[in-house]
Amino acid sequence: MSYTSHLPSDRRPVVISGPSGTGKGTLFKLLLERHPNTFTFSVSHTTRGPRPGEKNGEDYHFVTKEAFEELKASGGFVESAQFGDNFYGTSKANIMEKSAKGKIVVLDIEMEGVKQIQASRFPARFVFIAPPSEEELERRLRGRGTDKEESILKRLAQAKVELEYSKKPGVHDKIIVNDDLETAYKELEGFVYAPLAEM
Ligand SMILES: Nc1ncnc2c1ncn2[C@@H]1O[C@H](COP(=O)(O)OP(=O)(O)OP(=O)(O)O)[C@@H](O)[C@H]1O
Repeated sequence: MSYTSHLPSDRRPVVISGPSGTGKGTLFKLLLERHPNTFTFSVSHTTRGPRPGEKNGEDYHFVTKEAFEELKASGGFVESAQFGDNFYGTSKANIMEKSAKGKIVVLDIEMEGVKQIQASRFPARFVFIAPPSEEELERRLRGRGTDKEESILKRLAQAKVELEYSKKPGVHDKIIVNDDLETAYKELEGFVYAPLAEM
């Protein structure tokens, strides 16, 4: 069946999570590239300053700490987290606005964020991308060439925690093992386009 002839009947945002290096970004990019009129990504808020070349509203919504705290206190984030001195969050309004324009919002969220979204009962579908094995995950992290040894070891330790959490029944609507990329992509596409009656 061709997925270009109809739109997904389930319009809820799709939350993609999984250990670092498992291929979330790769799969997520493919989905957006192949269906640019159907899906869009959510742009996070952050209190960190923009890096050279980053555009406000495209890479992030860059805000002050005060503005961030105000939005958080008013329940404006579906999830938020602090990394180092900086705060990051996904705004509800941002998701609603993009959904209102007819797009399905895809979010790349780490495990703690997934827990927050689930606790808030924000309507979403949850997909977990698992590596074929811990050895292959390590190979991908090293192969990517973006992380220092210390960071790779931290990511591998965190991966164990996330894989354990993913086994908890009911946490994810779909678990996809990203072994062969195209096979995993087809599974993701099949899931997001599945008729409501099949879920
Ligand atoms: N099915 C696959 N087979 C082999 N390599 C893959 C596959 N999927 C992704 N990769 C490669 O694995 C590396 C990690 O992928 P990616 O950066 O998409 O992971 P991620 O889960 O988004 O990580 P992070 O959470 O750190 O952003 C990349 O170099 C990517 O090209």
